[in-house]
Amino acid sequence: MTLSDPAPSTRVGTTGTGPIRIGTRGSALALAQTGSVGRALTARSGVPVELVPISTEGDRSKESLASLGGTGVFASALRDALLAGQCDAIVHSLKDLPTAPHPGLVIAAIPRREDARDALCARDGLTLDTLPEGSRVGTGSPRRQAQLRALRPDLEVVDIRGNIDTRLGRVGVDLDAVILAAAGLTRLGRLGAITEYLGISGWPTAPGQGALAIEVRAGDEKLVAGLDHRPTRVVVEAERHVLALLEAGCAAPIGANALIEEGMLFLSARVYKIDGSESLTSSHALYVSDVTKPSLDVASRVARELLDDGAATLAPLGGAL
Ligand SMILES: NCc1[nH]cc(CCC(=O)O)c1CC(=O)O
Repeated sequence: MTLSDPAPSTRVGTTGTGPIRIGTRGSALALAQTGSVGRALTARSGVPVELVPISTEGDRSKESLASLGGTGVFASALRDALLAGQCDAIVHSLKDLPTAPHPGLVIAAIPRREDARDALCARDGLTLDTLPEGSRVGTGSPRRQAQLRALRPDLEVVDIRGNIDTRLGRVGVDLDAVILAAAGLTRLGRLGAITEYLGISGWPTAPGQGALAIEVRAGDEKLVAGLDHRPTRVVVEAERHVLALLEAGCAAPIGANALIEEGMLFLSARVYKIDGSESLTSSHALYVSDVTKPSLDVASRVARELLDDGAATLAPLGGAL
């Protein structure tokens, strides 16, 4: 062994001789996401990829996410497996990932983002405007519940959970509609279920929605760094900084969406009162080239304005819901 040899490791991925092992949850969405990351990795580097299934408390339990401790229930079992050397990389839906970095782990790649919008999947082609009074609309997300109540206080909001196919299976059975992320529906090939795309300005979505995060042990960044899409990273970091600065969790009733256009980073965030009766919005933009940390700078302005306007008293921001 020469001085330049890497330290011995339980992992084979970086030696170039074995496959890169990607840990994944067993849900259809997780498998679709890891599968696409695996194919992209192999296409770039020619390195074979192996998927390692890992079951999480969030998958096993029928309890509500709140009772499981809220944020990060899906992430932590994957991270344990990564730290234990059972796999070399893990793939998260960025919106489900707590904003605090995990010691010893690094988000080495954020690939190009999918559609960040939410979508209504209703029976009989119905839309948010045409759903009859009293229609039952399912969503487990406090943000989506507040948004529904704000726009259609006459609807019955039904608290549901379960995977995407389970939710879609209830439309036309015991629910009139569900609200889901367009990105997840795209990845599962279920765009046909969408009856209305909800526009971002009237229906802002979760920070990081539609983006994936590929996490590795610190030092292993090179394994996946080629999949990083810089503009996506800048916008999703701006969105997530708002959450972090408001000390809010991923289940807080907050929408935040950023985009880069003609060299400017635009960020808008909205905090909802949980019953939908009130909301606060703040939007700022700056030239990306004017500052060294555009994401943090624009997020600071938005977060400070929201806090000054009383966001912390409007909504339960932090903790496990
Ligand atoms: N919280 C569940 C979850 N996490 C990521 C997605 C969809 C894919 C994405 O937003 O990246 C979903 C389902 C949904 O909200 O409809």
